[in-house]
Amino acid sequence: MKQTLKQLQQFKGVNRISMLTAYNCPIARSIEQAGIPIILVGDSVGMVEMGFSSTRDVTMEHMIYHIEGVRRGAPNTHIIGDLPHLSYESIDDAVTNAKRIIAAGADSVKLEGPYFDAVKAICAQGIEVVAHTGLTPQKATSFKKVGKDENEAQQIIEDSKKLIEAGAGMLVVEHVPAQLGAQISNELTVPVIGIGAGGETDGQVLVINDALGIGDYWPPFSKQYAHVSDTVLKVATQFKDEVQHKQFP
Ligand SMILES: Nc1nc(=O)c2c([nH]1)NC[C@@H]1CN(c3ccc(C(=O)N[C@@H](CCC(=O)O)C(=O)O)cc3)CN21
Ligand SMILES: CC(C)C(=O)C(=O)O
Ligand SMILES: [Mg+2]
Repeated sequence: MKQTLKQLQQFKGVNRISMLTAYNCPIARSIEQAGIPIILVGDSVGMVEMGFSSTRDVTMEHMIYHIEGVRRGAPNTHIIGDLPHLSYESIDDAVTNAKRIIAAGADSVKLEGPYFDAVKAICAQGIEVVAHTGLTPQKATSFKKVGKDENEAQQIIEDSKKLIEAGAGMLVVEHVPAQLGAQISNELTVPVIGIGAGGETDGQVLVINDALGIGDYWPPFSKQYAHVSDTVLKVATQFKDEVQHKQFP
Protein backbone atom coordinates (compact mmCIF):
# COMPACT_ATOMS: atom_id res chain seq x y z
CA MET A 1 0.00 0.00 0.00
CA LYS A 2 0.99 3.57 -0.60
CA GLN A 3 2.70 4.96 2.47
CA THR A 4 3.45 8.49 3.61
CA LEU A 5 7.02 9.62 4.31
CA LYS A 6 6.05 9.66 7.96
CA GLN A 7 5.10 5.98 7.80
CA LEU A 8 8.25 5.13 5.84
CA GLN A 9 10.31 6.73 8.62
CA GLN A 10 9.43 3.74 10.84
CA PHE A 11 11.71 1.55 8.71
CA LYS A 12 14.82 3.37 9.91
CA GLY A 13 16.98 0.94 11.89
CA VAL A 14 14.55 -1.92 11.15
CA ASN A 15 14.57 -2.63 7.39
CA ARG A 16 16.74 -1.35 4.57
CA ILE A 17 14.77 0.87 2.21
CA SER A 18 14.97 0.39 -1.57
CA MET A 19 14.06 3.12 -4.03
CA LEU A 20 14.22 3.17 -7.83
CA THR A 21 13.61 5.96 -10.25
CA ALA A 22 10.92 5.59 -12.92
CA TYR A 23 9.81 7.89 -15.70
CA ASN A 24 6.93 6.04 -17.34
CA CYS A 25 3.89 3.87 -16.69
CA PRO A 26 5.00 0.30 -17.57
CA ILE A 27 8.31 0.53 -15.72
CA ALA A 28 6.52 1.98 -12.68
CA ARG A 29 4.01 -0.89 -12.84
CA SER A 30 6.79 -3.50 -12.63
CA ILE A 31 8.54 -1.67 -9.79
CA GLU A 32 5.31 -1.55 -7.81
CA GLN A 33 4.73 -5.25 -8.53
CA ALA A 34 8.19 -6.01 -7.11
CA GLY A 35 7.19 -4.37 -3.84
CA ILE A 36 9.63 -1.45 -3.92
CA PRO A 37 8.08 1.05 -1.47
CA ILE A 38 9.27 4.29 -3.09
CA ILE A 39 9.57 5.47 -6.69
CA LEU A 40 11.51 8.64 -7.46
CA VAL A 41 10.52 10.51 -10.60
CA GLY A 42 13.92 12.16 -10.83
CA ASP A 43 15.03 15.07 -12.93
CA SER A 44 17.65 12.55 -14.13
CA VAL A 45 14.90 11.95 -16.73
CA GLY A 46 16.49 14.82 -18.66
CA MET A 47 19.76 12.93 -19.02
CA VAL A 48 18.66 9.31 -19.26
CA GLU A 49 15.43 9.69 -21.26
CA MET A 50 15.62 13.05 -23.04
CA GLY A 51 19.28 13.13 -24.04
CA PHE A 52 20.23 16.39 -22.33
CA SER A 53 23.77 16.59 -20.92
CA SER A 54 22.56 18.12 -17.66
CA THR A 55 19.50 17.97 -15.41
CA ARG A 56 19.31 21.77 -15.70
CA ASP A 57 17.33 21.50 -18.95
CA VAL A 58 14.40 19.82 -17.21
CA THR A 59 11.24 21.92 -16.75
CA MET A 60 8.16 21.70 -14.53
CA GLU A 61 6.16 20.59 -17.60
CA HIS A 62 8.55 17.68 -18.19
CA MET A 63 8.30 16.59 -14.55
CA ILE A 64 4.50 16.77 -14.55
CA TYR A 65 4.22 14.68 -17.74
CA HIS A 66 6.44 11.94 -16.32
CA ILE A 67 4.88 11.93 -12.84
CA GLU A 68 1.42 11.51 -14.38
CA GLY A 69 2.52 8.40 -16.28
CA VAL A 70 4.32 6.89 -13.29
CA ARG A 71 1.25 7.40 -11.09
CA ARG A 72 -0.95 5.55 -13.59
CA GLY A 73 1.45 2.60 -13.43
CA ALA A 74 2.00 2.65 -9.66
CA PRO A 75 -1.21 3.73 -7.92
CA ASN A 76 -0.14 2.22 -4.58
CA THR A 77 3.51 3.28 -4.27
CA HIS A 78 4.92 6.39 -2.60
CA ILE A 79 6.09 8.67 -5.42
CA ILE A 80 8.70 11.39 -4.84
CA GLY A 81 8.79 14.07 -7.54
CA ASP A 82 11.93 16.13 -8.09
CA LEU A 83 11.53 19.89 -8.19
CA PRO A 84 13.55 20.89 -11.27
CA HIS A 85 16.36 23.45 -11.53
CA LEU A 86 15.28 27.06 -10.83
CA SER A 87 11.77 26.00 -9.72
CA TYR A 88 12.38 26.83 -6.03
CA GLU A 89 14.65 29.89 -6.03
CA SER A 90 11.93 32.00 -4.38
CA ILE A 91 9.62 30.86 -1.57
CA ASP A 92 6.57 31.62 -3.71
CA ASP A 93 7.87 29.54 -6.62
CA ALA A 94 8.86 26.71 -4.27
CA VAL A 95 5.34 26.47 -2.84
CA THR A 96 3.53 26.91 -6.17
CA ASN A 97 5.70 24.34 -7.94
CA ALA A 98 5.57 21.84 -5.05
CA LYS A 99 1.77 22.00 -5.26
CA ARG A 100 1.93 21.35 -9.03
CA ILE A 101 4.18 18.28 -8.50
CA ILE A 102 1.70 16.92 -5.93
CA ALA A 103 -1.28 17.69 -8.20
CA ALA A 104 0.43 15.65 -10.96
CA GLY A 105 0.34 12.61 -8.67
CA ALA A 106 3.43 12.71 -6.43
CA ASP A 107 3.18 12.13 -2.66
CA SER A 108 6.21 14.24 -1.78
CA VAL A 109 8.70 16.58 -3.45
CA LYS A 110 12.50 16.55 -3.43
CA LEU A 111 14.77 19.54 -3.80
CA GLU A 112 18.56 19.84 -3.93
CA GLY A 113 20.80 21.76 -1.58
CA PRO A 114 20.50 24.04 1.45
CA TYR A 115 17.13 25.67 0.66
CA PHE A 116 15.98 25.71 4.28
CA ASP A 117 13.26 28.37 3.91
CA ALA A 118 11.80 26.67 0.85
CA VAL A 119 11.62 23.38 2.79
CA LYS A 120 9.90 25.15 5.70
CA ALA A 121 7.39 26.88 3.44
CA ILE A 122 6.49 23.71 1.50
CA CYS A 123 6.09 21.72 4.75
CA ALA A 124 3.86 24.49 6.12
CA GLN A 125 1.45 23.69 3.25
CA GLY A 126 1.19 20.09 4.50
CA ILE A 127 3.42 18.73 1.72
CA GLU A 128 6.10 16.19 2.66
CA VAL A 129 9.64 17.08 1.54
CA VAL A 130 12.73 14.99 0.78
CA ALA A 131 16.07 16.81 1.00
CA HIS A 132 19.09 16.01 -1.22
CA THR A 133 22.72 16.72 -0.27
CA GLY A 134 26.19 15.57 -1.31
CA LEU A 135 26.50 15.82 -5.08
CA THR A 136 23.65 18.06 -6.26
CA PRO A 137 23.63 17.82 -10.07
CA GLN A 138 21.45 20.92 -10.65
CA LYS A 139 24.29 23.12 -9.38
CA ALA A 140 27.30 20.86 -10.00
CA THR A 141 29.82 21.57 -12.77
CA SER A 142 31.21 18.02 -12.59
CA PHE A 143 29.92 14.70 -11.25
CA LYS A 144 32.96 13.97 -9.08
CA LYS A 145 32.58 12.63 -5.55
CA VAL A 146 32.06 15.40 -2.96
CA GLY A 147 32.76 15.62 0.77
CA LYS A 148 36.25 14.22 0.52
CA ASP A 149 37.91 16.92 2.60
CA GLU A 150 36.97 17.65 6.19
CA ASN A 151 35.51 21.12 5.56
CA GLU A 152 33.28 19.95 2.73
CA ALA A 153 32.16 16.92 4.77
CA GLN A 154 31.28 19.11 7.77
CA GLN A 155 29.26 21.45 5.50
CA ILE A 156 27.30 18.51 4.09
CA ILE A 157 26.56 17.20 7.61
CA GLU A 158 25.45 20.64 8.80
CA ASP A 159 23.23 21.26 5.74
CA SER A 160 21.67 17.81 6.11
CA LYS A 161 20.83 18.39 9.77
CA LYS A 162 19.37 21.84 9.10
CA LEU A 163 17.22 20.51 6.24
CA ILE A 164 15.72 17.92 8.61
CA GLU A 165 15.19 20.63 11.26
CA ALA A 166 13.42 22.67 8.57
CA GLY A 167 10.96 19.79 8.19
CA ALA A 168 12.31 17.38 5.57
CA GLY A 169 11.19 13.81 6.34
CA MET A 170 13.87 11.95 4.40
CA LEU A 171 17.30 12.66 2.90
CA VAL A 172 18.97 11.51 -0.30
CA VAL A 173 22.76 11.79 -0.15
CA GLU A 174 24.61 11.41 -3.43
CA HIS A 175 28.21 10.45 -4.35
CA VAL A 176 30.05 10.97 -1.05
CA PRO A 177 32.62 8.77 0.74
CA ALA A 178 31.09 5.70 2.42
CA GLN A 179 32.23 6.89 5.82
CA LEU A 180 30.36 10.21 5.37
CA GLY A 181 27.23 8.36 4.20
CA ALA A 182 27.41 6.23 7.34
CA GLN A 183 27.97 9.21 9.62
CA ILE A 184 25.01 11.17 8.20
CA SER A 185 22.79 8.09 8.55
CA ASN A 186 23.87 7.63 12.16
CA GLU A 187 23.38 11.27 13.14
CA LEU A 188 19.98 11.86 11.53
CA THR A 189 16.69 10.55 12.93
CA VAL A 190 15.05 10.27 9.47
CA PRO A 191 15.89 7.67 6.79
CA VAL A 192 18.96 8.50 4.71
CA ILE A 193 18.89 7.01 1.21
CA GLY A 194 22.26 6.81 -0.48
CA ILE A 195 23.35 6.73 -4.11
CA GLY A 196 27.10 6.26 -4.40
CA ALA A 197 27.29 6.86 -0.65
CA GLY A 198 28.46 3.41 0.51
CA GLY A 199 26.70 0.48 2.09
CA GLU A 200 25.81 1.88 5.50
CA THR A 201 22.97 4.26 4.65
CA ASP A 202 19.38 3.41 5.65
CA GLY A 203 18.51 2.69 2.05
CA GLN A 204 19.71 2.79 -1.54
CA VAL A 205 18.37 4.49 -4.66
CA LEU A 206 19.37 3.69 -8.23
CA VAL A 207 18.43 5.23 -11.57
CA ILE A 208 16.32 2.55 -13.28
CA ASN A 209 18.08 2.98 -16.64
CA ASP A 210 21.40 2.21 -14.92
CA ALA A 211 19.95 -0.86 -13.18
CA LEU A 212 18.50 -2.10 -16.48
CA GLY A 213 21.59 -1.29 -18.52
CA ILE A 214 19.78 1.19 -20.76
CA GLY A 215 22.04 3.84 -22.27
CA ASP A 216 25.73 3.98 -23.12
CA TYR A 217 27.18 5.34 -19.87
CA TRP A 218 26.55 4.38 -16.25
CA PRO A 219 27.99 6.02 -13.13
CA PRO A 220 30.77 3.99 -11.46
CA PHE A 221 28.68 3.43 -8.29
CA SER A 222 25.73 1.96 -10.21
CA LYS A 223 25.08 -1.70 -11.01
CA GLN A 224 23.73 -3.16 -14.24
CA TYR A 225 21.38 -6.00 -13.33
CA ALA A 226 20.59 -6.45 -17.04
CA HIS A 227 21.73 -5.09 -20.41
CA VAL A 228 18.48 -3.93 -21.98
CA SER A 229 20.13 -1.71 -24.61
CA ASP A 230 21.83 -4.84 -25.99
CA THR A 231 18.42 -6.53 -26.17
CA VAL A 232 16.91 -3.54 -28.01
CA LEU A 233 19.75 -3.69 -30.56
CA LYS A 234 19.22 -7.43 -31.06
CA VAL A 235 15.47 -7.10 -31.47
CA ALA A 236 15.68 -4.13 -33.86
CA THR A 237 18.32 -5.89 -35.99
CA GLN A 238 16.32 -9.11 -36.14
CA PHE A 239 13.12 -7.25 -37.02
CA LYS A 240 14.90 -5.36 -39.82
CA ASP A 241 16.29 -8.60 -41.25
CA GLU A 242 12.96 -10.42 -41.03
CA VAL A 243 11.12 -7.61 -42.83
CA GLN A 244 13.89 -7.53 -45.48
CA HIS A 245 13.61 -11.28 -46.07
CA LYS A 246 9.81 -11.43 -45.78
CA GLN A 247 10.06 -13.61 -42.66
CA PHE A 248 7.81 -11.23 -40.76
CA PRO A 249 4.85 -11.24 -40.68
N1 LIG B 1 22.45 7.61 -15.62
C1 LIG B 1 22.50 8.42 -14.56
N2 LIG B 1 22.63 7.88 -13.34
C2 LIG B 1 22.71 8.67 -12.24
O1 LIG B 1 22.80 8.13 -11.12
C3 LIG B 1 22.66 10.08 -12.41
C4 LIG B 1 22.49 10.60 -13.71
N3 LIG B 1 22.44 9.75 -14.77
N4 LIG B 1 22.35 11.93 -13.93
C5 LIG B 1 22.09 12.77 -12.79
C6 LIG B 1 22.98 12.38 -11.66
C7 LIG B 1 24.45 12.58 -12.01
N5 LIG B 1 25.06 11.41 -11.47
C8 LIG B 1 26.36 11.01 -11.75
C9 LIG B 1 26.75 10.87 -13.07
C10 LIG B 1 28.04 10.50 -13.37
C11 LIG B 1 28.95 10.24 -12.35
C12 LIG B 1 30.35 9.84 -12.71
O2 LIG B 1 30.59 9.24 -13.75
N6 LIG B 1 31.37 10.16 -11.90
C13 LIG B 1 32.73 9.76 -12.18
C14 LIG B 1 33.46 10.77 -13.03
C15 LIG B 1 33.21 12.21 -12.69
C16 LIG B 1 34.00 13.21 -13.52
O3 LIG B 1 35.20 13.00 -13.71
O4 LIG B 1 33.42 14.20 -13.98
C17 LIG B 1 33.45 9.53 -10.90
O5 LIG B 1 34.41 8.74 -10.92
O6 LIG B 1 33.07 10.07 -9.85
C18 LIG B 1 28.55 10.37 -11.03
C19 LIG B 1 27.24 10.76 -10.74
C20 LIG B 1 24.12 10.70 -10.65
N7 LIG B 1 22.87 10.96 -11.34
C1 LIG C 1 19.95 10.40 -8.58
C2 LIG C 1 18.67 10.64 -7.86
C3 LIG C 1 18.85 10.77 -6.39
C4 LIG C 1 17.95 11.85 -8.44
O1 LIG C 1 17.83 12.90 -7.85
C5 LIG C 1 17.42 11.72 -9.79
O2 LIG C 1 17.30 10.59 -10.31
O3 LIG C 1 17.08 12.76 -10.37
MG1 LIG D 1 17.31 14.49 -9.17
